Amino acid sequence: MNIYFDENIPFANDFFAGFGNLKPFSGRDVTASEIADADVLLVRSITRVDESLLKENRRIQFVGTATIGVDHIDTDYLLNRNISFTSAPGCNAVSVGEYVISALLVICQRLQANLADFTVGIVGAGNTGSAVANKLAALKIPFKLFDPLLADSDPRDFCDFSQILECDAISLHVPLTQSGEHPTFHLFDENALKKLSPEQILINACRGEVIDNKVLLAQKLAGEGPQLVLDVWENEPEVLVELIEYCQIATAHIAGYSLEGKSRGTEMLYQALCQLTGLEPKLELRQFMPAGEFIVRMEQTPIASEQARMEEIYRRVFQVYDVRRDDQIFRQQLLKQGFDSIRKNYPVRREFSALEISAGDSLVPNMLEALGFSIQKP
Ligand SMILES: NC(=O)C1=CN([C@@H]2O[C@H](COP(=O)(O)OP(=O)(O)OC[C@H]3O[C@@H](n4cnc5c(N)ncnc54)[C@H](O)[C@@H]3O)[C@@H](O)[C@H]2O)C=CC1
Ligand SMILES: O=C(O)C(=O)[C@H](O)COP(=O)(O)O
Repeated sequence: MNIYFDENIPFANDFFAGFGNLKPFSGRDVTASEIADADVLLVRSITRVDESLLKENRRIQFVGTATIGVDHIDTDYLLNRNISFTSAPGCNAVSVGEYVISALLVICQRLQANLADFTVGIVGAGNTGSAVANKLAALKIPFKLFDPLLADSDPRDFCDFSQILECDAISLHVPLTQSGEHPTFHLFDENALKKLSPEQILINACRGEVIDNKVLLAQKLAGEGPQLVLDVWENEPEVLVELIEYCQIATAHIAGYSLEGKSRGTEMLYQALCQLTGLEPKLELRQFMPAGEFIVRMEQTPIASEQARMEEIYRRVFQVYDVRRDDQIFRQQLLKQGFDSIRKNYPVRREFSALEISAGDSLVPNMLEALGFSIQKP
């Protein structure tokens, strides 16, 4: 069996060597002839999988993407050719949630605002939107959910779009869709964007095309528009460079790039391939994940004042993930090495759970635990 895989899929050799011949490829440049003899094709979001990529291949049985988003896959084409397909729903949702929390804390610090005074509007209440909501709930930050596709079936409370536009911070977590009753392409178009003020924060960690980037730039050039946190951009990797200087935080589509998040995607593809081939899944991610070297242990003593509590939260969040690191890399490196190269060379980032805190039973450890940190209670 020939297994072609994107060279940026972590632990691919560990998980897939038992299935046959492993052949890495460059996701942006892969061609139809290069994968003409593939039985299995494992991609990331930068490879468009459609007729033009698969036209020379008559034997492929399985396509997997180690990502949540599937907008790069022509699923109808795969279905028509009877090719099995799987994605990795939820694999990096925690990572996206931690990106958003880190970004909100950075902006609050800069604006000398108290996050507890904010209401956050979450657009799309699936895996990543819920991860953000759970972490906000841990910090007791009010939030609203907008998701017209879930509103009738999900027990949570939902608001309408106009209420989202009134929130202090708005965080986008929808798939990129061009059709259907609720398409998300340019959901934030001129009409929506002009309702946002410079006091509001707009965070995009889903797909760049959900916001009309040209309108955003025009707004910014006119001295208008919200404070921006952009992880994703229209037309990646050729992003609208002029927009960067108007962002509070600008990053290279790495919100989901925790080591855990990326690697869970690989593990999910492994499980799907085992199922397809009838193999019993014997491998687990925890066998390959580095553990101890990233774990920090500390003693946590009870903290009395509200301000000291928040300071402790800031300290622990930034200790594990400070989004300013990625913002700095993006601004310094985009023109030198390019968008894809920044992503390919992304430094190791762990999730909050990698920080083990040995703690007494006080409010801060409870909040940290709800945020996702590993708390060892006596
Ligand atoms: N920046 C990054 O690194 C990452 C980006 N993503 C992107 O985020 C997207 C969302 O991921 P998940 O939350 O895991 O997906 P999900 O499928 O679990 O949830 C998406 C939610 O959006 C809702 N939705 C769809 N159209 C909507 C609309 N017009 N208005 C409001 N809600 C709408 C759906 O009903 C669903 O509940 C992915 O499709 C992917 O494109 C995902 C992971 C990492
Ligand atoms: O899972 C998704 O969806 C994402 O957006 C991933 O973070 C994309 O990562 P790449 O596949 O582009 O490496």
